[in-house]
Amino acid sequence: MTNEKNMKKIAAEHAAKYVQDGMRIGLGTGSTAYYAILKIGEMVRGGLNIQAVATSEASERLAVEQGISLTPVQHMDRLDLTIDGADELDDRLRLIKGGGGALLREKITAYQSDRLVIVADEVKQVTQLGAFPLPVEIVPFAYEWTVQSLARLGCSVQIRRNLSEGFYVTDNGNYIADCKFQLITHPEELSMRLGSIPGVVEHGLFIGMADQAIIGCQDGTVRILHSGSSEAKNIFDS
Ligand SMILES: O=C[C@H](O)[C@H](O)[C@H](O)COP(=O)(O)O
Repeated sequence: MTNEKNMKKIAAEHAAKYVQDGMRIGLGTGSTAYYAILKIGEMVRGGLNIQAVATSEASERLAVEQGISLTPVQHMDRLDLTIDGADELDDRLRLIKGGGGALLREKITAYQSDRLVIVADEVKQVTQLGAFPLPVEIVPFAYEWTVQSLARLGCSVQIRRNLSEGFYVTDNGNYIADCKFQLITHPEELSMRLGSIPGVVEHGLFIGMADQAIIGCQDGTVRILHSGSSEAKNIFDS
């Protein structure tokens, strides 16, 4: 039986195999993307030449520690590949992201990438999104009003707090509203409604963005899902 950490690791290390010399790479955020950054760091120290951008300050620090030099975004056009985690994903590769508070930079990076590969453990794969509270990044000004607007969509809302009980502040100086819906039956419609609320900077529904998901399974295999295909295969990674 593979534990959660190892499921994340096998998924992330499988994804790192897609990274090739000369590529422009987006580095994701979170405990699964962490393993991809470690693996890519190892490849860079072994001579791989890439240009990279990170989706959070935490991933920036990790990348630098690993010997991956980062390129300022203004010096990069499109990215070839971004490898990132997710909090939930369904069979159509619709995602909830932002559990680690990095959704805004992640979405900007994913949008600029030719290919977005999601890495996750199998617990994250669900038939319907919504058990995980949807993170929404909101501006601090009049956040109470924005919370009211979010709640009118039929969810209960909590402003995320940090360990010292103050409000958690994102890398962009904003707050995160965690929105608990019973289940998200129409993610596309919800995405549009969230986007139309003033005060919402960005939300954690990623729809039509992921090209592939690599899922680490308890039996030690990885399951690979492709966008637009209902077929999945489990393979032993070597
Ligand atoms: O804001 C954080 C990101 O969206 C993460 O990629 C997501 O929360 C998954 O993180 P983890 O791999 O730690 O479960």
